[in-house]
Amino acid sequence: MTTVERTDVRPTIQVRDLTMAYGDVDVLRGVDLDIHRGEVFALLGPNGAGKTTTVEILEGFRKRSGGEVSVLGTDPERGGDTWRAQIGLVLQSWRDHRRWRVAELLTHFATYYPDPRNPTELLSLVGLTDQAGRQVDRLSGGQRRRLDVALGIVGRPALLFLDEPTTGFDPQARHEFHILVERLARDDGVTVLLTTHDLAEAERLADRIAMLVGGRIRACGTPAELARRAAAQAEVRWTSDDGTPRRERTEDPSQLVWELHRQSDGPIADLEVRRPTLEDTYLHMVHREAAGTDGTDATDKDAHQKAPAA
Ligand SMILES: Nc1ncnc2c1ncn2[C@@H]1O[C@H](COP(=O)(O)OP(=O)(O)OP(=O)(O)O)[C@@H](O)[C@H]1O
Repeated sequence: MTTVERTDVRPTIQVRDLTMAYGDVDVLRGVDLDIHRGEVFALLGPNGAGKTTTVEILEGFRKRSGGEVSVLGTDPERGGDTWRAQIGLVLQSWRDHRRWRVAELLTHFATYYPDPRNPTELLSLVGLTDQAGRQVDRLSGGQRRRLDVALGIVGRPALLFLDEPTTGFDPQARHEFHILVERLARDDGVTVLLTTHDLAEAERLADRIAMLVGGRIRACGTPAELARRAAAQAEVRWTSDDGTPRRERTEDPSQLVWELHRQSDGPIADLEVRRPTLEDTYLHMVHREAAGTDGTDATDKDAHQKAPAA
C-alpha cells in the first residue's frame, strides 16, 4: 500500500487524546474522534461540556494543551491559508456588516475564494432570494443565521463547522436548515461538524453523535446504535410487600419479573418495565456529571470507529 492510498482514507478529522486546560481547570480530558468525509457529525453536550473549545481547537483558533489533532490532513496549529480556505465557519459576520445588503455582502465574501459558489444560486439554496436586496440589520434572527450559513459555504468548503447553528430558530426555519445541511453533505460531500445541546436535533441531522460530558466522550455511534444501547438495560419497578418502592436495572427483565412472581404470594404491586430512551441515558450522564460522579459506565470506544456506509 502506498502512502497516497493511506492519506486518501484518512478521516477528515482525527483527534487522539485531546486535552485542554484553562489555567488549572481541565476542560477536555482525553477526547478521541474520527470524522469521515461527507459525514454529518454532532458533538452533543450540555452547557460547559467543552464543545466550543473542541471546535475552536479544530478550527485552529485555540492552542490545545495536549494530544494529536489532524484536520484535512493538517495540524490546525500549523494550518496556512490554503488549508483555511477549505474550511467553512458559520460566524455571525453580519454583526460587522449591518448596513450591507444581503446579496452585496455575499458577493463581497465570494471574492475571498478561488472558486466560490454563485451568490444568486446560494441565496436560493438558503432561502434568502426574496431578501437579496434587504439590509442585513433588517433581517430576522433566522434569516441572519441562514446568511451566516451562506457566508460559511460560499467558498465551497470541504469541511463545515456549525457551532450551535439553530439557536433561536423557529420550527420551520429549523426544518429548512436541516434540509440544507443534509443536501450539503449528500450532494456536495461536505463534512459537517455541528455542536448542539439539543438531542432531538442531533438525532434528526447526524450520521453519528458523540456525547461530550465533562470533557470526555461518554458515548458515540449512530442515533440508532445509541438508542439500542440505551434500551439494552430495562428498568423494572415495583412495590415490595412491605410497601417499599423498588427499582432494578437488568438486561433480562422477564427473568427478574419471573423471579418476583415466584417469590410473591399474589400480584406484584405497581409492576412496571421500562426501556430507557436515548434521552434518558443522556440526561442520566449529564446528571451524574453534575453530581460529581465520573460516569464510568460510559464509553468512548466507538468515537474513532469507521463511519457507517452512506
Ligand atoms: N477562554 C476561557 N478561559 C477560561 N475558561 C474558559 C474559556 N473558554 C471556556 N472556558 C470554560 O471551559 C468550559 C467549556 O466551555 P465551552 O465553551 O467549550 O463549552 P460548551 O460545551 O461549548 O458550552 P455551551 O453549550 O454553553 O456553549 C466552561 O466551563 C467554560 O467556562
